[in-house]
Amino acid sequence: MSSSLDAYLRSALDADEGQRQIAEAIRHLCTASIKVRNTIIEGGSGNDLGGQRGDSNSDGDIQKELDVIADKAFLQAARDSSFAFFGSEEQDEAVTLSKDGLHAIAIDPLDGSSNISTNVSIGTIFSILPVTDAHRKNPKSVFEQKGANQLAAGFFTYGPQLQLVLTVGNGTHVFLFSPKFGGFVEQAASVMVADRSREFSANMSNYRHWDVHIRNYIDDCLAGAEGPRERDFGMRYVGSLVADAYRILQRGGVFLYPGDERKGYQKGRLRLMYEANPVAMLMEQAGGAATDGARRILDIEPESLHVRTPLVFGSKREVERIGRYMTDSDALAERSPLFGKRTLFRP
Ligand SMILES: O=P(O)(O)OC[C@H]1O[C@](O)(COP(=O)(O)O)[C@@H](O)[C@@H]1O
Ligand SMILES: [Mg+2]
Ligand SMILES: [Mg+2]
Repeated sequence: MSSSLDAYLRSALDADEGQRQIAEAIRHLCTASIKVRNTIIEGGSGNDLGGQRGDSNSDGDIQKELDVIADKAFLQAARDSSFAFFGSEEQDEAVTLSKDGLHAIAIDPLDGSSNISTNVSIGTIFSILPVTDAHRKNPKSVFEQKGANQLAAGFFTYGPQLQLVLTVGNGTHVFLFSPKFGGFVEQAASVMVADRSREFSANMSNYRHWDVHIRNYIDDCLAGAEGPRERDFGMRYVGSLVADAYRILQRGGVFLYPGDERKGYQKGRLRLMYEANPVAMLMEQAGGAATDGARRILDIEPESLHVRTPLVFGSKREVERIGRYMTDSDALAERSPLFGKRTLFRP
């Protein structure tokens, strides 16, 4: 029998009261994830989980029924965990909870909303940050700290299996929900991202909106064995960040969601605090890398809870290679002058 998540938390997070609170918080998040999973399995008991509600979230996206159900479930978990602040994709402002809480949580309660009604893997992504007295005096500043400060990060995937991919700063670990056992058991200790990449993951329908650097990179992958990369590449894109990230943890590859020229997409689509930062920490802890094309994601100083960032992550060598494409000034001259004007990928 594999060891339980509970046993892992007891051994990994027992140095002080702060760590024990993080362990307790992860247990509460797991309880919420099981509720969300059960709701999905039951199909919402008559409610259309992928159906649109009238409201829109912080980003202007129309909320789906399951976005709201998940937000409520994880807010309750955050209350039960004595978090000081709860910053959610689904709420404009962070919610203040326990005044003595030592930690804050930034969360995407339901990732992959566009896939809800298609029975494709979706998930929940979270990031746990420290709270200082300075943050208590100026609560907004708690979600203006860089991702390098994260104490723990992870995501749940609601797919064929309910999985938790977790880091508390000592590797990236995968836990599987076992209904028979009634909890999460370890599936893989210390996952490592393969160093070589044969797959890329991007929404190719945006190709025409990308700048020349990104197009050059993709063109070189598409050229396959006959092109400069001298090998064939596959393409996989689920459109749920959790699923794309987990595949890359399992078999390497690279994910790209660059900024592009569409209105509102100059910094891409993904949110720094509750999508890019936790995924970046998981990747780095697994030997991979995550950047915005130029800068390490975890070093970015966010202006606020809901900021977006271009995102590249996965196999380290491939992420570094994309960084070189991004700074290749010769590429601009080679292509149409139209694309020489600006580099939209870079903030
Ligand atoms: O549909 P697009 O533009 O390819 O965007 C897909 C991305 O958007 C997301 O669905 C955004 O997350 P939300 O569903 O939480 O808004 C990611 O999971 C995914 O990587
Ligand atoms: Mg998301
Ligand atoms: Mg979401």
